[in-house]
Amino acid sequence: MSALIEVQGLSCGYGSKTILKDVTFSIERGEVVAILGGSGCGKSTLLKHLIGLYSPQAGSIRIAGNELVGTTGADREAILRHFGAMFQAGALFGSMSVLDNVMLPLQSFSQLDAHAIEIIARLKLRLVGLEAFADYAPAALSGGMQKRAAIARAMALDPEILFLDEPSAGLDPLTSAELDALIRRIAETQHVTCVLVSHELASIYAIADRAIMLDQSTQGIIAIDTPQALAQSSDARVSRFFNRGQVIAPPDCAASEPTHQG
Ligand SMILES: Nc1ncnc2c1ncn2[C@@H]1O[C@H](COP(=O)(O)OP(=O)(O)OP(=O)(O)O)[C@@H](O)[C@H]1O
Repeated sequence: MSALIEVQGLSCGYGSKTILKDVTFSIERGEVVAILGGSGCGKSTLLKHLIGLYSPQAGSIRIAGNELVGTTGADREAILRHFGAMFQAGALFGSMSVLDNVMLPLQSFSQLDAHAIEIIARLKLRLVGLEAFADYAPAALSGGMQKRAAIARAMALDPEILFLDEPSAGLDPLTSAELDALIRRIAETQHVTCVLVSHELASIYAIADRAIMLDQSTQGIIAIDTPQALAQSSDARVSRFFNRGQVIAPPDCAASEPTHQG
């Protein structure tokens, strides 16, 4: 069976500016995959292209075997219906209750009646532990609760793939760990494939089955593997990311580098 997400020869950027060149990878059904890399390397750019917000400069993105690039109209809508997304900037609508926020995608994209929509939205809030906060305004919730409500909204239409852009940004470590556990639980219990951008090592270890590491200077992927394997990588750029604060010299450079011990 083919992978759920197949990206081949993807080049993308903005206008004539290329951010990522000739990127190829695939993600299997049920995987949780983190996109990593230094600031400005193109993590969000990749995510936005995967969900069809922008058209790539070249290459192919196949979702469940269906080509997204260049597909328009009803065929494109059908592919996009596989997706749920939570973006950092894609905050909840402040003028609506938490429940109304979660009902919105169902009202916009399903044919269900109002009663069914409310039942489903409340179930999604229960999934993220917020059933008691349905009538609250988003601003009355903590940062972590707002993220959970945004995940409930992203899950409203039972997507096959959940895209999350830095879900734990701005959260304290404890709240961040709770959100990680929730994302992992949703992926497992709801059988959702998850693609997320993250900087946080603790989150990456807690959530990701595999990680894709991007690099600004090469404008592409420098490693794809389990987080545990990447942490042991002999590539200095990868091991530096996973062993922050300690500069790990790659084995072939170690002999020629001055040592600063003691
Ligand atoms: N809408 C846009 N128009 C033009 N350039 C953009 C746009 N969005 C991002 N860029 C540029 O693309 C490059 C990659 O940005 P992107 O946000 O994808 O990086 P990132 O790896 O997600 O960074 P960070 O970790 O800092 O969020 C940056 O140089 C950024 O300035």
